[in-house]
Amino acid sequence: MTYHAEYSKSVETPELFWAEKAAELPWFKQPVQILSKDENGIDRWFADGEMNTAYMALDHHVENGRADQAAVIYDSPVANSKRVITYRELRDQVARFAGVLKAQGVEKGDRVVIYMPMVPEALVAMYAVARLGAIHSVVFGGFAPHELAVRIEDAEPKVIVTASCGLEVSKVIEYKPMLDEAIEQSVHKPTACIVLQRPQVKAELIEGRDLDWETAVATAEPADCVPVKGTDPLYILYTSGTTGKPKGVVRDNGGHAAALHYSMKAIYNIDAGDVFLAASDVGWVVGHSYIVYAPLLAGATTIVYEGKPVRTPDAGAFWRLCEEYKIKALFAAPTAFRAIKKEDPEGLQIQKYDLSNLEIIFMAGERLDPPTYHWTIEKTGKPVIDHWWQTETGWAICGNLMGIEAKAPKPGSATLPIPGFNVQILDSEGNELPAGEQGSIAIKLPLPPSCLPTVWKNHERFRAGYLSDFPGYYTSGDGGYKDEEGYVFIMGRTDDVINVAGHRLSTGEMEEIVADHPAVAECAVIGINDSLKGQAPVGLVLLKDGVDLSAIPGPIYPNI
Ligand SMILES: CCC(=O)SCCNC(=O)CCNC(=O)[C@H](O)C(C)(C)COP(=O)(O)OP(=O)(O)OC[C@H]1O[C@@H](n2cnc3c(N)ncnc32)[C@H](O)[C@@H]1OP(=O)(O)O
Repeated sequence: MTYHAEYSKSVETPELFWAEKAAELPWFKQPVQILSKDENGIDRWFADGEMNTAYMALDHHVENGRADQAAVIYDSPVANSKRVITYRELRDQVARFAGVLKAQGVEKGDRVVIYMPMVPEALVAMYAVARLGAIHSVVFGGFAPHELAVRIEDAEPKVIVTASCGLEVSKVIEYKPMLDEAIEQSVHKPTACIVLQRPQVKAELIEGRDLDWETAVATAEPADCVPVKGTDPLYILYTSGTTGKPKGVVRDNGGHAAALHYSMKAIYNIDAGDVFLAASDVGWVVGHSYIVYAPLLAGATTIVYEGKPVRTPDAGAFWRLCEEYKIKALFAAPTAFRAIKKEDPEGLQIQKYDLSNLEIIFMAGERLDPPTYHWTIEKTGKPVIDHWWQTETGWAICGNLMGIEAKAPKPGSATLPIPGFNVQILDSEGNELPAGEQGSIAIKLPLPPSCLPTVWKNHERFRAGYLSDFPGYYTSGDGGYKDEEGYVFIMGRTDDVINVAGHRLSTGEMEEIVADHPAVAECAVIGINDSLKGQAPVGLVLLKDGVDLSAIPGPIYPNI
């Protein structure tokens, strides 16, 4: 199969293409309706299929010969801990935790917020929610109480799952006080909070509301998988938009499973039994798709790494993992490799480890700058594959199909559109531009499986933000061009979103927070170039008349 044949089939006969991909998954009832319209007129995949994502990723493999294979390898230099969890063990832990949630009244369609560090229990909680046909909303552990409160208020969870703390390089971050403050700030209150007590910190539990994870699991009845429709939501993941309020990207079950399962082989060349490391966080879409779901849908082994590329303990962290677990493919944001390059410019750490199992390094999350691209190839001797995607799509829009036909990469390009994505460059009038001309990057409808069908509780925001600029197209918010061979070059955002260390941040949201300060009359937040993090946010502030800075508590820096 060539890239061209695969891609052409996907855009010329999308229903046939995706019916074949979906048929590779263990549905309870195979979908007959492959592509249809929902009540909002949005294209939906596999509406009449019945399935359960946790069943497809766990039970199915246990029943088909993978029970004793490692599903998850947890490696935490910060907790000084390592654990291997087989598919059978993970399935059993998930079923039990689903029983805990069920006992708290969680049913199909209910929301559960998960605010956890990079521990295997975060995956257990996500799969347990999926097992019940409920909807999880994972909030990145680095978010402060206000950001968490905004998300709790929007998702309205019945239950919140958290841990007593997260472990950073040189500090322990107590999660529970931040959760308590967020619940205090939110108008919506959950009926219960389940707290994983980690040995480093014992959280105070609030009687009548908080449950201890271990105690609750000890007496729980395992819960079965609840069948859901292909179009039922699996999760909500909030992402920064151009306004202060984050958008709740909705992901369905069926399209997500079909696209992610396909991507593991087609894009990453990962087969069942292989080991895959996505060095990100469960709070980001990379974590959802390529730490939690895709590797297990494919029957592979996923690494849950609670550490950093550097300082845990040194710039050899990734290479140590690759040797120790025989990792076949490594995926991280360019900022991680810039951090490694800064601390180990000669690549001396790389030479200390046996990287013979590592075949490919993938990067995404922000622009891959050519110096980092060339350095990584030169020092590791491995192919480096850039690819471009978004929280909204859940998987790559442009990339290089390493499991189908590897194309020669071009520095600065995310290579070619992934099958299913009809990528076009449009001018301001919506006309398709020829090769070499820069414009808005748009995707001709229908979007392939896994892409968002709406914004949680705000369909108008979805329609206005993504579908109204160019009728018949999804607007990505990124600008760029294609060359004569169809290679796509992403040049940056066309809106007020900046990218800091692979984290998509809204300047509008930051402006709201700065403007809240009693001394501030007006402010603007912009992104400036940063050699390590790509961009850094800088706030320009106009103070109110008569403000006496010395009388104001808090971090104000008058010289900046
Ligand atoms: C393709 C679709 C997408 O774009 S999805 C998004 C892809 N992005 C990513 O995967 C993120 C990539 N970036 C990273 O993994 C990190 O930035 C790396 C490179 C590892 C560096 O991490 P770090 O040194 O922590 O810097 P940072 O700028 O990320 O962190 C800023 C401050 O936040 C803190 N933090 C971080 N994680 C947590 C956490 N889970 N819980 C609590 N706090 C956290 C960090 O400690 C850091 O704090 P401080 O500023 O040092 O006080």
